[in-house]
Amino acid sequence: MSTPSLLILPGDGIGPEVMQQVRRIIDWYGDKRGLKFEVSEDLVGGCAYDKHGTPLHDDTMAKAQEVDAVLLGAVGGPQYDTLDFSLKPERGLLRLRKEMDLYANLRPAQCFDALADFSSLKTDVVSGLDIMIVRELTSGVYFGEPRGVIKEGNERVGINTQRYTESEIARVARSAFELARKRGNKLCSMEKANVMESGVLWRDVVTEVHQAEYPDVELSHMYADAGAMQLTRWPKQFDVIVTDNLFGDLLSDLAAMLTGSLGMLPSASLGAPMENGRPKALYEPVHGSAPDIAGQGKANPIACILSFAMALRYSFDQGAEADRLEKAVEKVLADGVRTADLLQAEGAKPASTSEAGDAVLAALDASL
Ligand SMILES: NC(=O)c1ccc[n+]([C@@H]2O[C@H](COP(=O)([O-])OP(=O)(O)OC[C@H]3O[C@@H](n4cnc5c(N)ncnc54)[C@H](O)[C@@H]3O)[C@@H](O)[C@H]2O)c1
Ligand SMILES: CC(C)[C@H](C(=O)O)[C@@H](O)C(=O)O
Ligand SMILES: [Mg+2]
Repeated sequence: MSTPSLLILPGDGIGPEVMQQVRRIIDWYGDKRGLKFEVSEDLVGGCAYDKHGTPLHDDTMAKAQEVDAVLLGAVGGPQYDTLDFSLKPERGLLRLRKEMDLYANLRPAQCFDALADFSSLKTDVVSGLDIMIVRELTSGVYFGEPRGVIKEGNERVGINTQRYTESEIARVARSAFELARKRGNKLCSMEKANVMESGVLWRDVVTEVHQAEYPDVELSHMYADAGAMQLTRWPKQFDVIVTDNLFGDLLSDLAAMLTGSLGMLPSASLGAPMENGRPKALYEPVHGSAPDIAGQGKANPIACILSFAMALRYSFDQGAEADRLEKAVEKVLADGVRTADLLQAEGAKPASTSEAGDAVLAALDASL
């Protein structure tokens, strides 16, 4: 088999800082496990705009289509807030997701034992938590037409359109049912069918796919606002959640805090299986470029590291190595290594981004 290829897009703000730690881990796998990757690196987001005048150059887009997997840090930042909207760093990321057709965004929220008493919720509410949010990623209000800011009489009107086709709903529902079968066999679908026609269609299509193809999976439906409440009240009632693009964005940031920090949540964005049986894929932490801490060595690299673990599992058939990396992260946390976002006590000295990376590498060494 040829050497698997990885395109790394560190992006902006803390993106390059957390990705630096992942690069060390990729090197570790090459040196210590004989798992070599052909790694290339390119620009996306604000840094691509600074160099090329666009947040995603066509050449970068073409490279992303060719490689076995893309790893992305984060994009955006306040220095780009005055840009023409179509040039914003975030548009580069949305183009990547859309053109690669990465419709199923897996956002697992797992509470490591060592962090159970750190969460803002009670320990028994989060301890042992392991849920998976499947967010539809290439449609809905993020992409629906018409959109824009228009003039209506004397005032401006901002327009976005929530739009879903049956096939878009059905394919992400199948991804979620398949995952549910491999996990706790339970799926909860969230929308707002009480006020939105797209929500009514969402509920109908998920129900049809369930009856026709996955009757063995336990399916429930919930309005997304009630779902947000239930996620903070008793999150362990859920196994897999499937929801649309916007609700999934909100609910996954909420779920991040069940695990202790936004700096803990990884994600995998997957398309349909290709000829080689693997999906097109992009892996990225759920968090953004964190301008408030960028450049200070404070960022938690774990979300980005766990995103690479997801790449090992979903793109490279290396489930055992993904387990190894996740266990290394678990050990680091159990040993008390904490970046600033995982510390409450005044006076406790936080680990820097690179010290957290050192600790994960040491735990990987110890696993051999
Ligand atoms: N996938 C992405 O690239 C992505 C995701 C979300 C936001 N963004 C962009 O990032 C920029 C900043 O957005 P924001 O401030 O609303 O969200 P953010 O996720 O960047 O930060 C929110 C808060 O969480 C903290 N945080 C985030 N990641 C952290 C980490 N790894 N370690 C420690 N603390 C961390 C930040 O310091 C901040 O206080 C915006 O331009 C936004 O559009 C990009
Ligand atoms: C940066 C932005 C486009 C993105 C989104 O809204 O999807 C982010 O918030 C995320 O969660 O990945
Ligand atoms: Mg988000």
